Amino acid sequence: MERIIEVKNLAKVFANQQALKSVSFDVKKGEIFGFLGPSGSGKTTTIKILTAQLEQTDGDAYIFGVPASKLKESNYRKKIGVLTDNSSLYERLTVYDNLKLYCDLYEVSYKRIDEVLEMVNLTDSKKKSISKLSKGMVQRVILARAFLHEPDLLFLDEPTSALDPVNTKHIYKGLNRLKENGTTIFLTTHDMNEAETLCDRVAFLHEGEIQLLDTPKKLRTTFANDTLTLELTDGNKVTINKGPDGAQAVYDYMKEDKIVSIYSNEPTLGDIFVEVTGRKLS
Ligand SMILES: Nc1ncnc2c1ncn2[C@@H]1O[C@H](COP(=O)(O)OP(=O)(O)OP(=O)(O)O)[C@@H](O)[C@H]1O
Repeated sequence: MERIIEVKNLAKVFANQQALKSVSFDVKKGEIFGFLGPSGSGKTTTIKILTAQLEQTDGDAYIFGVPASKLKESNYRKKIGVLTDNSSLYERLTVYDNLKLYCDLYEVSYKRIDEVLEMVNLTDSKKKSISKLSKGMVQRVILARAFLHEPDLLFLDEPTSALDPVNTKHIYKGLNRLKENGTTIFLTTHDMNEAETLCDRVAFLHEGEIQLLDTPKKLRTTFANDTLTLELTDGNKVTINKGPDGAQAVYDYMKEDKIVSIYSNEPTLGDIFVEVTGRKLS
């Protein structure tokens, strides 16, 4: 499968701070790849290197098979979209006019504006000026701008951090639609539900190093413990081991009609992160 991002032994040292130690991973075409880590673990630094806003101290980063630093050239710029915390908009212009400027810059038809506004649930606010929008609405305009030109590769640094659950869900749909149309998405998040819902694979970053990298499902099964919990009609919960003895116990409770629900004790990605790094994500 075609690799859109290839990172090998990437390191970044700021004046007296080692932000990235030796980070290696690939992102395949059409994937939604989640880069997860607590505050200060190096997520934004990685995105900045991959989008040519920063230079690495050591190691290699290739995008579309060329060094990331080449993304400054205009033919590559059109192939990527970036949402970071320093993305800004023209405060006095309307939502629509901000996006129109981008259409001009990227030679995109104005018809695309209505499509992206629908994807971020802002159709009704297109005539409002940016200065009149809430923080979450501004984030959605910046998001719309990042994929206005239908980039092959989209970088999203915490895309839903300021959004309510309804808009977050709406954005997930939009991102999945982009993925279906072939866009590769690299996103950073603290939000484990976001990672589970959206990402094909996730990497856990901790103190500038990747600790784990796999599909959410594979990580959950690798770290699963072999127990089930039964919630009983008397309000108690019992944990039983899987296997023949456990099956007999479930059967016995069922025979007496005592079970309200049964669930498997698979860990969440957040649980796994804590187990591997000893640190919480937020
Ligand atoms: N320009 C800079 N100069 C010096 N140190 C920096 C600079 N940018 C980042 N750092 C340091 O590098 C480390 C990684 O920062 P980075 O912003 O990549 O983390 P992050 O995982 O994106 O965090 P957050 O989730 O809070 O955005 C931090 O210790 C940070 O203080």
